[in-house]
Amino acid sequence: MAEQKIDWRAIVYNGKVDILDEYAGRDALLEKLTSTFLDAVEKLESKAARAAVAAEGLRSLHKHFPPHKVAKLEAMVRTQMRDDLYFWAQQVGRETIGLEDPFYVDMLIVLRIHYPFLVARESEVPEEPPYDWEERIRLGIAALRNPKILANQVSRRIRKRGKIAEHKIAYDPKSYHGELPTLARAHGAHIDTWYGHSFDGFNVWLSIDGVNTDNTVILYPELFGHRVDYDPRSMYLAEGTKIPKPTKVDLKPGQLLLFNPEMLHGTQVNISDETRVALTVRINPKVPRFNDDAPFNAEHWYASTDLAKRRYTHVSVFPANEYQGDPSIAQEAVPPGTLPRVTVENAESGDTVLCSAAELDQAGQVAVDLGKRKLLLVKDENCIRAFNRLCPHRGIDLADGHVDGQEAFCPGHGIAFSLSDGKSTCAALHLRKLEVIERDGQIVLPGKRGAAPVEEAALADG
Ligand SMILES: O=C(O)CCC(=O)C(=O)O
Ligand code: FES
Ligand SMILES: [Fe+2]
Repeated sequence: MAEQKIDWRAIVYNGKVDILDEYAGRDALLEKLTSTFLDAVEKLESKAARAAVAAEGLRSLHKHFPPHKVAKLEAMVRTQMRDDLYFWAQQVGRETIGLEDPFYVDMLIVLRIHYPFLVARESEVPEEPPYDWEERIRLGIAALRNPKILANQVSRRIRKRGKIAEHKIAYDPKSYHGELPTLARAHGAHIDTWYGHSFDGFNVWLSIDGVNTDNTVILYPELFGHRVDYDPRSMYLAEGTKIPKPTKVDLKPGQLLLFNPEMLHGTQVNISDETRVALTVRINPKVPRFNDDAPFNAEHWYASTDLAKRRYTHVSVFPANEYQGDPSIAQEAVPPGTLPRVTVENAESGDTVLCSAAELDQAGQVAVDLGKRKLLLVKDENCIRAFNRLCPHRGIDLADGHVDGQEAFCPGHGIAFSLSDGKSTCAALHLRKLEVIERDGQIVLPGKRGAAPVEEAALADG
């Protein structure tokens, strides 16, 4: 296996993003992951489903495997692969990234299967995966060896409860996910430390059967080192935080993406017609440190020296209140956006002036707030268009994302909407167009007796 040492400090401290074709243990890991997936598909569904997925790849899973069993499939593969993944993460840390002992591998492994949105949206209630006794027992044995684990379990519960009462923690999963079925959920743009992951680490993100720009992880490298404000209840960006064009990495099967998850990132809601199968492990080059005001903290880790000896019941614990940390680099404020914003007060039912034609001419795009209606006006050549600018996926305001002459990128989960017709790659997710006119140097929304009224976009989860 080719070894590839990388400049890990540039990833952790400068926000560099690396994509690796070769890394330690690659072929053995991918082979085992594929056969474990196929075995689980056969066990949970049928031999025929296995044969079909084997022939067409994991990206075809949604065609052959029912959505309500996906949570069980994820759990089964994770249980089967857990120790291989820990060991492999340690190999990557040592041989590929070039870290020195001791470095740490998070006990948390996330395996994610994302079905295409249109399939996921129709999915039934997921079958509950079995309770993970094996991990509990392992942690129990680890606690006998390291009594700090148990003491921390108890004290953490009390601590977090106290912080919820003090309003330091306001996370509400419902505000985050809305009513979308589990399989249709996607992570909004975020920084992992908001949730309680450690500072100064790597996200080791494996694209198991390839990802494309319509179902990948999305990154915002330009914002690395900036303080991004967020709403602690919904975990979405604070209103008015303008973010740049998302970087959507296209990854081949087996490619590995490395980035510091203190970089703003999120999930491109899967508007492709392929299943996306990815997994992440997290590595810290040194003792992990945390934001103790986060709703969860990933406090259980394996030391590289233990994993090298395959000692999976030796677990290190780093209580977030003792191991508090700071962002990897100094935080500058996010630069303000350039999209002009206009608020129209007292809009009446007749014709409404939205902005001056000169303003739209000059800027090319203007965001207009008209009471609850949020509009985006766009001018190209001699054509003026107006759209409802709340994203039809989860209602996020497109004015906070990148808008250029051709497209508006949702700051929620990355969908690119064409500004010629409001469409995206997904037939069910498009911006509603409104009719506006230019009259006497002003852009006017005709009232009831004029052109068609605003059609409110139906939210995908509403
Ligand atoms: O897999 C994704 O799309 C998002 C990944 C993510 O947020 C993470 O691994 O921290
Ligand atoms: S892509 Fe999800 S809210 Fe816009
Ligand atoms: Fe994340």
